[in-house]
Amino acid sequence: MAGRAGARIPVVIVAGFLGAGKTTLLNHLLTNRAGVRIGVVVNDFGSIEIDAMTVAGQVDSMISLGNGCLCCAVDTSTMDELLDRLARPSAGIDVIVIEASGLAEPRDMIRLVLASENPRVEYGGLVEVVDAAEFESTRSRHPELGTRLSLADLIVVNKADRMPVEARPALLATVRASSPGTPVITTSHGRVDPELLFEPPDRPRPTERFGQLSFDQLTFEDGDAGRSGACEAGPDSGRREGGQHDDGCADTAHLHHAYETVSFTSDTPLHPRRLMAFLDDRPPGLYRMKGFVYFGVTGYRQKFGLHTVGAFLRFRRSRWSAGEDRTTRLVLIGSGIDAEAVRAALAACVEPRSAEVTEQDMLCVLKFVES
Ligand SMILES: Nc1nc2c(ncn2[C@@H]2O[C@H](COP(=O)(O)OP(=O)(O)OP(=O)(O)O)[C@@H](O)[C@H]2O)c(=O)[nH]1
Repeated sequence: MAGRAGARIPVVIVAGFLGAGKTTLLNHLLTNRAGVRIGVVVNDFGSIEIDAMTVAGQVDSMISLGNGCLCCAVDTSTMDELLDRLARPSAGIDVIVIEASGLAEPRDMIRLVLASENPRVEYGGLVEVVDAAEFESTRSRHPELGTRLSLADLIVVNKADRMPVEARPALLATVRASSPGTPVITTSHGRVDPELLFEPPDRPRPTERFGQLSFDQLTFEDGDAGRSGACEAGPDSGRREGGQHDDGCADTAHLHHAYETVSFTSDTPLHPRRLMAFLDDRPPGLYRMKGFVYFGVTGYRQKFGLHTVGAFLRFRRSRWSAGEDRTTRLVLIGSGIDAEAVRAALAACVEPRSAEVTEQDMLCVLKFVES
């Protein structure tokens, strides 16, 4: 390994509920890595690998796993294969970061890494990203999020900019009470100091970075006795679009059992007003939406990244890569969403006569474009 002969490559897991800011944090690490070579495993819940597309291009080595949560769609031998690929000496990787899907169970992810037989890697800790603006309402729906925090080695309370300053102490107290003793940092846009997660290549790494959990602790802690280890399924198993969870995972406590995904693609541009009408009146149960939109309007033919998390909505304008298809690709994640109705509603946003759509029609979108 570069600069640290004989040292093992830490495998850091970045987890956090849907839309908390994991990809944003990962991109921040990738652009501020100060010479550290990062290998990445990206895990998308939907069948279109939006996160992988967002991260690609900045990373030294990436493996993308879509259509299901890594915690169940991958077994220990598949995880070993992934780690073998990223940790091979010729790749010269210093640290491996696994970005879990927003519905993956961190406990099972940690187990998978701890069970690895690859002598070149070691578990490097769990970073749990919390959405400051959505945490309380998400926790009221999913009280088990507190348990997730208790497994973390570092908690990043992200989106501080979306929370009134006076509300922060109460949130931080709740977070700290869920995981006594765990370092908590507050940030916006995932801007954490990379050295909190891994050492620069020329600095020796402390042997025990965090007070990490052992495999046995993970198996038997928190009333978990009786569970037989990581929930395993074949590597080709995944989620069925718009339907029940179907990855062979029998553990109904997993959050992803309660969620479905719907994917939508269109090579024909979308009408800005119609899409905004859809977004203003989102279907019941829809929590997260992400992807890219092509409006095809003169002056606005760029790629519009779209993110919704709860009530939050943002577009980000960027260039299409050379040769990239001008295609709208969206993934919608929610609980109890009517897949057919959602697809029909999005299909109704398609506008083949985009030449007739004007700049005026774009104004409703431009209000939500990140500057
Ligand atoms: N205002 C604000 N927006 C943020 C911040 N961090 C992330 N976002 C936005 O929140 C949205 C979701 O961020 P992502 O990084 O994609 O979240 P994620 O956790 O990777 O999402 P999933 O993989 O779908 O679970 C994007 O629009 C981000 O630009 C922040 O600190 N403040």
